[in-house]
Amino acid sequence: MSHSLWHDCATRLQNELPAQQFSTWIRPLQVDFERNTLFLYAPNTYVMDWVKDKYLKQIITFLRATAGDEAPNVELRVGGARKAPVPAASPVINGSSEPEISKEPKPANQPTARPQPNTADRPISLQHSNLQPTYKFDNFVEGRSNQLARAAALQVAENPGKAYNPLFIYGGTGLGKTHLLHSIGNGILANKPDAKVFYLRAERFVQDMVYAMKHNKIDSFKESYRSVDALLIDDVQFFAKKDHFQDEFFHTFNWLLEGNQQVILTSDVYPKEIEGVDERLKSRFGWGLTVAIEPPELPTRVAILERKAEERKIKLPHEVAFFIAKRLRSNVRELEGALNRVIANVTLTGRDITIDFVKEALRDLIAAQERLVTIDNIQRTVAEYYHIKVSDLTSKRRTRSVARPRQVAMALAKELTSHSLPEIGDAFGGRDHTTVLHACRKVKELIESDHEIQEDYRNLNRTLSV
Ligand SMILES: Nc1ncnc2c1ncn2[C@@H]1O[C@H](COP(=O)(O)OP(=O)(O)OP(=O)(O)O)[C@@H](O)[C@H]1O
Repeated sequence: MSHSLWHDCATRLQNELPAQQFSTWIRPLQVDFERNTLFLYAPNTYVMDWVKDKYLKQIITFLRATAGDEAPNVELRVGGARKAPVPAASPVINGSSEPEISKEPKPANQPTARPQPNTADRPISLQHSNLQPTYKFDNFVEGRSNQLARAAALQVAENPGKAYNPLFIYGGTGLGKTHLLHSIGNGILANKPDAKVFYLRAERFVQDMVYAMKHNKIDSFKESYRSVDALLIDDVQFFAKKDHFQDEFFHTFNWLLEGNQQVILTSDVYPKEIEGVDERLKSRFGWGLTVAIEPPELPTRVAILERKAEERKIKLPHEVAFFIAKRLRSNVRELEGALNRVIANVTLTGRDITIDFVKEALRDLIAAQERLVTIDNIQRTVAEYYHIKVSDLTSKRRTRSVARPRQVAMALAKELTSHSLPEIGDAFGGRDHTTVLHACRKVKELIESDHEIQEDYRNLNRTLSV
């Protein structure tokens, strides 16, 4: 029995489940085989129970379909494959269609004599929450790409310390991670105005620590960070290769989790894929719930534009919003920038917002997007086309559903950009240039022999070159 059996099963699940469900519940599972049993290790009890409740039947069916009578028994456990089990950090989810939070407090796993932080002397930085009041759930447009992240964020805002702890939100730049993070903070404060909620970027944690060390105030640094009810840390990928700071953060993080104080983290990559961050810290990132925010699909991009225009009291005709959303695909920040430009032009000229007007106002932006086919753009387009995630293209996964699109994307990058083979390899998760060369040859060969790939390649090429 081999791991490839699980790979096949996971691939089928990936094909059948919405991307967010797959990355939230199936992707974090680690596997191990022993005799005739497949052990699936979940990062915590509620992921385990959720998988058991929602997907176990399907998993067994898929395993039987592939291995017949040889199909292994399946056992779900909490922990890591062939590693010391990771203790459960949060309460169990019950079996309704959306994750619900048990109202039971977390089993006490706190040290018996937990010294109370000295909050009187707090010279470092936690005097203010740093929250941006305009980032709220109310003005966060929901779409397929961010639905689960938003739902989890809402639960945490309503049950801080009791729902998912930590909550880890990851996704590319300008997709709304910071917006959601502040929304949680604002949500917690709306329910409990005296809660100590603190938002900061990981970089700031490091700066504070440097300051504290310099001024001999490390104890008060620790105390202030440990006294919060909710710590919201943006961009934790910044901790990469900063071992000393990681160490301190690790202790602060544990302290908070043990005290049922809420921790919410964001990063631009899946936690396990953050390079240069200690394994034990990465594993702890996954104790709660990890959710992805994907680039918004066309209808969400349209809805975001319409919503932002409405907030600015600007009448943006639907077909114009559609035109902009179709032309500018990369992220929400870019869409907002384009809308601001349109609004500025309208204010200056007093003209109506029509497609022609927008074409003119955004001419350079649209031209740049059309001319400049970047590897990033190719990866996003290919991922969208094959209904996989961009991170799959750069990951080490080799299942066919991911490997073939990756090869297609590499071949497109070779054809449509002037990047060298090693540069393309780098952009696809640090792969060797020979892998890229092999992908280009393979795709060329398939275009001649496989009608479907031929059509895929042509469609993608057309989309990217428009
Ligand atoms: N779903 C959404 N609805 C409304 N506005 C959104 C949405 N997603 C993103 N935005 C807006 O897009 C802009 C960029 O979002 P944000 O700063 O949260 O991105 P990010 O993922 O944190 O990016 P980075 O990784 O670069 O920090 C913000 O102004 C935010 O309000």
